[in-house]
Amino acid sequence: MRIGFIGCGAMGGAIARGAVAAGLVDGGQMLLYDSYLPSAEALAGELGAQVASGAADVAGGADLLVLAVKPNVIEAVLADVASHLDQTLVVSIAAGIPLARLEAASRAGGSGEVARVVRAMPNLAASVGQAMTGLALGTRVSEPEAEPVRALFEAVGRVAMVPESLFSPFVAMAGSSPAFALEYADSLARAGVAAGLTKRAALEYAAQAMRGAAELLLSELDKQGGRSAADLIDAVCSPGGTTVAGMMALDGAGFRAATEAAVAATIARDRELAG
Ligand SMILES: NC(=O)C1=CN([C@@H]2O[C@H](COP(=O)(O)OP(=O)(O)OC[C@H]3O[C@@H](n4cnc5c(N)ncnc54)[C@H](OP(=O)(O)O)[C@@H]3O)[C@@H](O)[C@H]2O)C=CC1
Ligand SMILES: O=C(O)[C@@H]1CCC=N1
Repeated sequence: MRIGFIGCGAMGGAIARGAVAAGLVDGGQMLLYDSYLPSAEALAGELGAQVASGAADVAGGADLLVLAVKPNVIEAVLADVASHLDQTLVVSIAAGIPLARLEAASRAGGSGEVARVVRAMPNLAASVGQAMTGLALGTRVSEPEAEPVRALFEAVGRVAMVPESLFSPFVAMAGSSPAFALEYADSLARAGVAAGLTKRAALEYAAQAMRGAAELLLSELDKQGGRSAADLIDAVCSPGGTTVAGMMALDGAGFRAATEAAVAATIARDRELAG
C-alpha cells in the first residue's frame, strides 16, 4: 500500500512516524508533500520516504491519501487534487469539517463525481502507537473498503467507528484531550517542584503514573463487568489517607467543573468550524 501525505506538520508527521514504527509500511512506500518544503524534506529524510513535487503527484500516486492540513485550507486542497483520485481513498483528519463538505469540495474540483472519503480524528500520540482515532465513512465508502484506513490507524493506536453526529464530543475526548492531560501533568509537576522535586523527575513520575492509570482503566473497560474509573479512584483512596485529602481539594477547587468547561468549549469550537 502506498500512503501519501499532504501536510507534514505535527499530525502528518505523527501518523507517518507511527505507521513506519509499527511496520505497517516501509518509509519507501510513502509520498510526502507540504507547501512548506523543509517539513516534507525533514520527514522524508527521517523515514526514507519520497518528497513529491506537488499535491497532485501525491494524490495520483497513493492508494491512501492522508490530508493533514488545517481545516481552513482542506476543502481547497481536496478540490485541487480531486481529478487525481480515481484510484485513491482519501482520509481527512481536519477538526470540524464534515464529510458532506469534503465530498462537495471533491465534486467541485473533479469530474463531478464525489471522492471516496473517510473522516478521521486521531491524536498526537499516533507517533508512539497510542492514538485514539474515531472514523466515519463517506457515502462512497463501505466498511470493507475502509479497511486500509482502519489498518493505518490501528497500527498507531485504538480505533472506534463514531457516528459523525458525535464527532465534536469525540474531538474533546480524544483529539484535544492529550493537551488537557499534558496540562494536568505539567500542573502536577509544577506543584511537585514547589515541594522540592526537579521538574524533570516530577514530570517522569507524573507521566508514568498517568500511563499506569490509563492502562489500568483500559484493562478494566476491556473486561466484561470491569471496574469503573470511580471504582478505581475508591481503590486508591485509603480511609483517612493522603489521596482522599487530595481528591477533596481537587473537588473544592473545581476540577470537575473546569474539565466540563474545557469539553464544552472544545465541542463549541468544533461545531463553529463545521459552519
Ligand atoms: N495537532 C493535533 O493534535 C491534531 C490535529 N488534527 C488536525 O490535523 C490537521 C493538521 O494539524 P497539524 O498537523 O496540527 O497542523 P500543522 O500546522 O502542524 O501541519 C499542517 C502542515 O500543512 C502545511 N500546509 C498548509 N497548507 C498546505 C497546502 N495547501 N498544501 C500542503 N501543505 C499545506 C502547513 O504548512 P504551513 O505551516 O507553512 O502552513 C503545515 O506544515 C488539522 O486539520 C487539525 O484539525 C487532528 C487531530 C489532532
Ligand atoms: O486543536 C485542534 O483544532 C486540533 C484538533 C484536535 C487536536 N488538535
